[in-house]
Amino acid sequence: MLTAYPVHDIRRLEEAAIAADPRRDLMQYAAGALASVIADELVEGRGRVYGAQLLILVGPGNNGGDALFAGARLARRGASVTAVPLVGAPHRAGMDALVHAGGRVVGGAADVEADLGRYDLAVDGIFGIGGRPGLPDRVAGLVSLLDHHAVPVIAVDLPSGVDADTGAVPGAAVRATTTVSFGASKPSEFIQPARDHAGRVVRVDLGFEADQAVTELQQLDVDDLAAWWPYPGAKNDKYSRGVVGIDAGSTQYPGAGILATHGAVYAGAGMVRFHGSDEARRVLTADLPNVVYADGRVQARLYGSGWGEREDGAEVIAKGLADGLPAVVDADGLRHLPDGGLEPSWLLTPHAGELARLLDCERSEVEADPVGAAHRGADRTGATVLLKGATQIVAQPGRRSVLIAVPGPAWTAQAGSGDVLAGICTTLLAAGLPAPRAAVLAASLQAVTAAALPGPVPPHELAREAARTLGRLQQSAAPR
Ligand SMILES: NC(=O)C1=CN([C@@H]2O[C@H](COP(=O)(O)OP(=O)(O)OC[C@H]3O[C@@H](n4cnc5c(N)ncnc54)[C@H](O)[C@@H]3O)[C@@H](O)[C@H]2O)[C@@H](O)CC1
Ligand SMILES: Nc1ncnc2c1ncn2[C@@H]1O[C@H](COP(=O)(O)OP(=O)(O)O)[C@@H](O)[C@H]1O
Ligand SMILES: [K+]
Repeated sequence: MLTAYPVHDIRRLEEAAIAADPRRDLMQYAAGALASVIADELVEGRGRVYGAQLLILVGPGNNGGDALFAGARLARRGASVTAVPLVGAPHRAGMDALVHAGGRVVGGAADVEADLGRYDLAVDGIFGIGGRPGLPDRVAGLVSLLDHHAVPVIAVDLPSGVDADTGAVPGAAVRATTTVSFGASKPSEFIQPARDHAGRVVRVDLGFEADQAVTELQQLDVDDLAAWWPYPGAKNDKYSRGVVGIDAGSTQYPGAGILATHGAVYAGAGMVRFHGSDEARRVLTADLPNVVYADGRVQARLYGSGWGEREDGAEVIAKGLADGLPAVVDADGLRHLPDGGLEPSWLLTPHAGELARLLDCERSEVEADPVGAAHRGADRTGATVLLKGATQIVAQPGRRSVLIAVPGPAWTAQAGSGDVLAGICTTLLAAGLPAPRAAVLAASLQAVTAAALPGPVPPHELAREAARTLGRLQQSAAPR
């Protein structure tokens, strides 16, 4: 698991680390680590540091200072280093160090634009965690020329221009080959589209110690998925593994019920009771003869996938709430929620558009701050929220910290994937997992399964493949 913190918390952790050891020069330490990553990439790209052409893009803050001190170290190892101040006054001591080490400082972007292609590597020291999203026009022009000449870029701390806290990229931003991230991961390392701008992320430990007050964004990895999945044990029977009740699909959208049922069965539900349309039932009888149609005890329910216009939607959900069982509410079911008053054991699975509708805001507002929007969704409804999309975020009512699923390929963005995911979520609720864990594991399983398959796979086949993923994960999981 990797944990990211919002910028204001990172600043606090930095201050605490400095207070704990005032003599330690964090900038020199950061610059040393940065220089060694740059050196490694130069050696990999051209065999040696000596004689390399290095361009340092310098902004007005400490981020530029890190880049300049790293440039000085590389100049001392024989690199030809050119620094170009782009915004405001560059870090004074950093400039002196670079010049002292034999580096060259030019006046501005115009002095390097004509022959950008000659640089082996550029270092983005424009803005760090003090940066506002976007880049001034002339800086954006230089950055896009670097892209055009395919000059590899190493970003200092984070790619300049992205929004470190939200992962949004509202304007021009650096696209880095590698990001050297200091002290703690930033949310933009996990959240798309900023995540794609970071490239490979190298973390440099500055000895920060998280305290109670921080907001955490915890991103699962495959090992967490393997370790946390509730595999059945010898004491389990089909009831204790969890019985899923599915009320999904409609005459208009029978496929949604079929897909959700595939998700539930192949994620290992003890039993699935299906209460959807007759069309879906006919298909399921042939495809998944283990599904049952009789009423009876269930441990968790799914409502909403493929309901379309369902007149009794609000009534069905109100009855489910009164039953007190955990439930997943997906897709069209989200239109029929009561105004607040849900339980954290209920899991809502909106995509950005559906969450925007729940929050009475524009989809673009959700996309501008998906973590914030997921929090608002959870707080407003009282339920756990899994916001789907390129980054899958799980928020709980009254808690600032979030879980983020293992990222997967965009091939999964296909009609029907959400129905399968809702079925997987319901299986995990029925197995007794708390809603946040059920949500993050289900989304991660789908992503990890898709990532193992090259190219597009229809959602029902992906559901089948998820069962094989689970088999492999169980083998790899440490015995508990
Ligand atoms: N504080 C510490 O202990 C450490 C800080 N370090 C470095 O310091 C960085 C943070 O430094 P700073 O706080 O100086 O911030 P930055 O270096 O991110 O620069 C912020 C400055 O840029 C200006 N600015 C921001 N966005 C702009 C925009 N879009 N257009 C024009 N001007 C803009 C701001 O007004 C501010 O003056 C970190 O990211 C990291 O690289 C490292 O040296 C490690 C230790
Ligand atoms: N860019 C993306 N990268 C990876 N996964 C994605 C991306 N966009 C969407 N997904 C995933 O695809 C699924 C789509 O769900 P949804 O939009 O509800 O589809 P539907 O309702 O048609 O089944 C979700 O699991 C979502 O997280
Ligand atoms: K930067």
